[in-house]
Amino acid sequence: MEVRARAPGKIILSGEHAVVHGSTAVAASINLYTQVSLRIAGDSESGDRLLKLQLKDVGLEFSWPTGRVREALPELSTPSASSPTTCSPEFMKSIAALVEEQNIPEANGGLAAGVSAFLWLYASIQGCKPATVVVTSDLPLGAGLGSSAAFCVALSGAFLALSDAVSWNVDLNHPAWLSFGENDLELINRWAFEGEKIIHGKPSGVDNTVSTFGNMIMFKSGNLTRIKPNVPLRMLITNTRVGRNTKALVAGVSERTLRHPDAMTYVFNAIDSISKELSSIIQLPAPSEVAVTEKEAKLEELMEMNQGMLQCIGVSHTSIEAVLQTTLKYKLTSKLTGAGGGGCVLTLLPSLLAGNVVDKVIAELESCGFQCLIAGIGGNGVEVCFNSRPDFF
Ligand SMILES: Nc1ncnc2c1ncn2[C@@H]1O[C@H](COP(=O)(O)OP(=O)(O)OP(=O)(O)O)[C@@H](O)[C@H]1O
Ligand SMILES: C[C@@](O)(CCO)CC(=O)[O-]
Ligand SMILES: [Mg+2]
Repeated sequence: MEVRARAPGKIILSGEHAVVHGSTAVAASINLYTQVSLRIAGDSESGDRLLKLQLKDVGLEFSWPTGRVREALPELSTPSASSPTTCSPEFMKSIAALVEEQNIPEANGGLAAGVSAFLWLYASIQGCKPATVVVTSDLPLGAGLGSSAAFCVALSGAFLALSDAVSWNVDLNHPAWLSFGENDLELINRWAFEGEKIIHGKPSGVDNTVSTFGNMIMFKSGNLTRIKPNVPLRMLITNTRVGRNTKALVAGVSERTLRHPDAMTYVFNAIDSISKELSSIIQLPAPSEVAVTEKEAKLEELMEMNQGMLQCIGVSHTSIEAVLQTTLKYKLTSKLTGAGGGGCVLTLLPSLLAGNVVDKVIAELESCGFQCLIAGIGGNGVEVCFNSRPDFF
């Protein structure tokens, strides 16, 4: 039995970090995906009874005898695919032992958390069956574009697609990406959130939610509101290539909040207002070109204000400031996206901006060693394909 799942990365237009503390965030999926292929060995197949994980983006492969997984996690021999559960500290200890046995290279420090999330999701949803899981991604890892959420959503999507918790009443031989039903998406999202908890510590859930459901969303305290944009949003994404770790940045903001609770509450409230205003501007009907230009000017101002708040809570970085300064030379507005501390920066490209200005700003940013891309915004969320024709992908 074999299936592939893909889940998109995301940009946060407004509200990162504050969303962890109950403020509103606005986020959209982008057309860069993490793909997971899952092949479960049939009972009749001979050979090693192994659970294999190939992480193509980092060129690493791990495997565990399924007996070893069962011995470490005996309670999960009977999986509970339809009831997402949090990995308890006791389970985390057993998983840490399974991960340690794999001797992950020091240079791939953050990877252990991703491998732990994989083990938790696989054993909880599929139990201890022998299988091969292959992960590939278009997303830069640990750069603010939601690679951890896309990883957890694609894993959950693939594992659930071949579980009893999801039933299919479509032609599975159809060579196309298939969408899940609404209830299945809810289930994938809840499992992916459990995976994100292992990677992030204290995620708000915005990243897994936008990766699961796609399009553009407003997210506050675990609740999602779908947004239908009426502005043709075009964003330049600049990867500063400065590595960072979302877990550490989120923890840093929580520590600052403990030290300065009153001041930080004002900042989180201001960000909440910025996100709400941003989402209402994006959704206003667009009768004329002038109205679009006016809306873009307002969006730029809100992005600038949000970036100021993000600097205030301690998650900007000299590399981010360098991108801001460079784009400002071309009268363009930018803000960090995702957890900050390096990673990616968004620059609004207004609809009347001349193509040669875009080329010039990209050339200047790339001459500083940054990497630029323009991704499609607001596509589908998680999808699966059961057709294994190699030419389809
Ligand atoms: N394709 C992948 N292969 C293996 N591990 C991955 C992959 N994608 C994500 N991960 C895991 O997610 C971690 C990066 O997550 P992190 O939350 O720090 O960054 P991000 O999700 O890219 O950015 P942000 O949370 O700001 O959007 C990696 O260290 C790894 O554990
Ligand atoms: C920094 C953060 O707000 C967004 C990371 O993309 C963390 C979260 O919401 O879980
Ligand atoms: Mg992440």
